[in-house]
Amino acid sequence: MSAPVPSQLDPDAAISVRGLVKRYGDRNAVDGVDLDIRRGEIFALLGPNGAGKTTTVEVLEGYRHRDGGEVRVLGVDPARGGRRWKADLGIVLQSGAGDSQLTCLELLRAQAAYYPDARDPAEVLELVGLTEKAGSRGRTLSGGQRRRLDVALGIVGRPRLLFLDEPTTGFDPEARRQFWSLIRSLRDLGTTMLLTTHYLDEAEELADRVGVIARGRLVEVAVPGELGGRGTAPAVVHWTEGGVRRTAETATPTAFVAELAARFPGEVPDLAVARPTLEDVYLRMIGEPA
Ligand SMILES: Nc1ncnc2c1ncn2[C@@H]1O[C@H](COP(=O)(O)OP(=O)(O)OP(=O)(O)O)[C@@H](O)[C@H]1O
Repeated sequence: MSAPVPSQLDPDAAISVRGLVKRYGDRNAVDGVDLDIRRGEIFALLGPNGAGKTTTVEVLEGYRHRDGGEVRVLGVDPARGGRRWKADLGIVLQSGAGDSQLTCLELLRAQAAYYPDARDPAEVLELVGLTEKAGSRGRTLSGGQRRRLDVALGIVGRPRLLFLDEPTTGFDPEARRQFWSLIRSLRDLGTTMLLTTHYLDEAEELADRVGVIARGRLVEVAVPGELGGRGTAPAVVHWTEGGVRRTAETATPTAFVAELAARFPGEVPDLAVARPTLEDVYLRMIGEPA
């Protein structure tokens, strides 16, 4: 399980949350979340539909009032964040500005004008791979190109903290990989990122740590390879022997495979060693009662 979160807010964290509660009617959509996100980290928030991810993120962005708990984002309570604080945030929402009559470059220039230290709009288009579309109107872009434009709009203000809500929905595999390398280059520039996604491979590729939220509660926070005890879970070894498919579970797969190898003259037929995937542990976690 994750290390316990200290009871005090962490003043050095990019995001620090203690006991966050948000109610809709008599239901707690967010039900006592404690969380610290370090500066420079990529953190992925995972959880099923309706778990409370968007509500949590909207409170952090200053778009929603909370009903309880303490929150600091870049050292400021989002309920009291002013213009200067907002200028340090970049936000890529689920539905973006793709329907605009303006061209991509015009949209970026208009957005850049709000920020004291904006990036060059042409450089941002280059960064997201939309240089060829600089003169195209938003509504003529494909779905994946619109998402890239959304990201471009989110980063043109040179944010210290970037929120990405399901950023690669609708991307083809190549566009997703290009997007992942864009996110890594933003991290190399020092940007902290909070990402929500339903793609577990995306979380595994990008995130330094993942948090799983279910029914408004944070179930666990861990590095992707260790979530749900993945790192120490028994491995399953498959191979074929005497024409029969064999399976064994073992805590010491290296020794097990070495023994197998000694029994066969050459390659062990159909050998495969598997550990639980992030998806395996995630599905188990969200199925558990809160
Ligand atoms: N404005 C609102 N009024 C009432 N209930 C709401 C409102 N917004 C969200 N909820 C409820 O709060 C709960 C959490 O919703 P939220 O949008 O935070 O989930 P999510 O984890 O982001 O889900 P998804 O993966 O579907 O985007 C859900 O039960 C939802 O129906």
